[in-house]
Amino acid sequence: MAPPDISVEDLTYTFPDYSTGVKNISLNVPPRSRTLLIGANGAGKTTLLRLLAGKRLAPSGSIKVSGVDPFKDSLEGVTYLGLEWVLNPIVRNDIGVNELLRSVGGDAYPDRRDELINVLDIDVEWRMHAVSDGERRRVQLAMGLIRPWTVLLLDEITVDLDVLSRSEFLGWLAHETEIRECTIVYATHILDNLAGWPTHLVHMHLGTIKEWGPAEKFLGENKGTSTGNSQLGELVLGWLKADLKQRGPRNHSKLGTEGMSYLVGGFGGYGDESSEKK
Ligand SMILES: Nc1ncnc2c1ncn2[C@@H]1O[C@H](COP(=O)(O)OP(=O)(O)OP(=O)(O)O)[C@@H](O)[C@H]1O
Repeated sequence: MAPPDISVEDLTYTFPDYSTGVKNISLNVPPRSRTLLIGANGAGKTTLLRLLAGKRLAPSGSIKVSGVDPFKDSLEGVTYLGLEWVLNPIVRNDIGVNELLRSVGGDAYPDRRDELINVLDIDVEWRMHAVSDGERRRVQLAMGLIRPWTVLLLDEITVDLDVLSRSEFLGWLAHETEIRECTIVYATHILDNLAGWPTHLVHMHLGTIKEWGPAEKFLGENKGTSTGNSQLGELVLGWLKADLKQRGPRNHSKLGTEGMSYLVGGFGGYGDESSEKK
């Protein structure tokens, strides 16, 4: 089987209403890497992930996932978990966890099923109409990940998880790339507990890739006294501030520009000493 890499060559995608989704994107995601897609709202992360998943038609030859065109050829081993998957109404029915996991092939992969139940701290006695949002999300994650994917495309799907569950889950994903030939691309705004997780970073802005490469290229080995977590947060906050400045204010004719200064100036946040993990 071809190694689970992704190559994108001068990819441009325009929506049917002629607005630009992504523009002149080139990118190589190596096998066994864990790539974070970083960018402000509207930067093009979901559009790129959907193109990689073959859910939108990219110009012929511009994308290869494990050596094949994701739209034309069947994508064996590629799992895409995004909003439409999250909104699937079946997980709100009066149905049990075991039935749900069985419906997605859980019995064919009993070891992975049990591992995911354990990592995601799922109670198999739950009825899905009577669980919390985060509990429901954990079951959904188990459902989506039971089949052993080789390329996993994640569009922020951990928002409802509590800090510990998310940390355990991210650890499990990293472990997967260490023990078998698989690759992960993850678009997220939540940078907590991600120190050391990404092997590669991709910075998107207005449908383009501004920069990408191995995480250490951006984070350095040991910068000042920052912990890994705040280092990633500071880096991303810096990127997004610069992007906003470059883009300029919206609707300036209606609002004036003075109201934007607090946005590019910032409140401190990740850059603030006090926000660092001690
Ligand atoms: N169906 C669509 N038709 C037209 N334009 C769209 C469509 N979907 C997205 N866009 C536009 O494409 C751009 C990129 O959107 P996309 O959803 O990829 O951003 P994103 O980086 O995933 O943002 P977020 O962080 O908010 O999820 C946005 O400007 C958006 O308005």
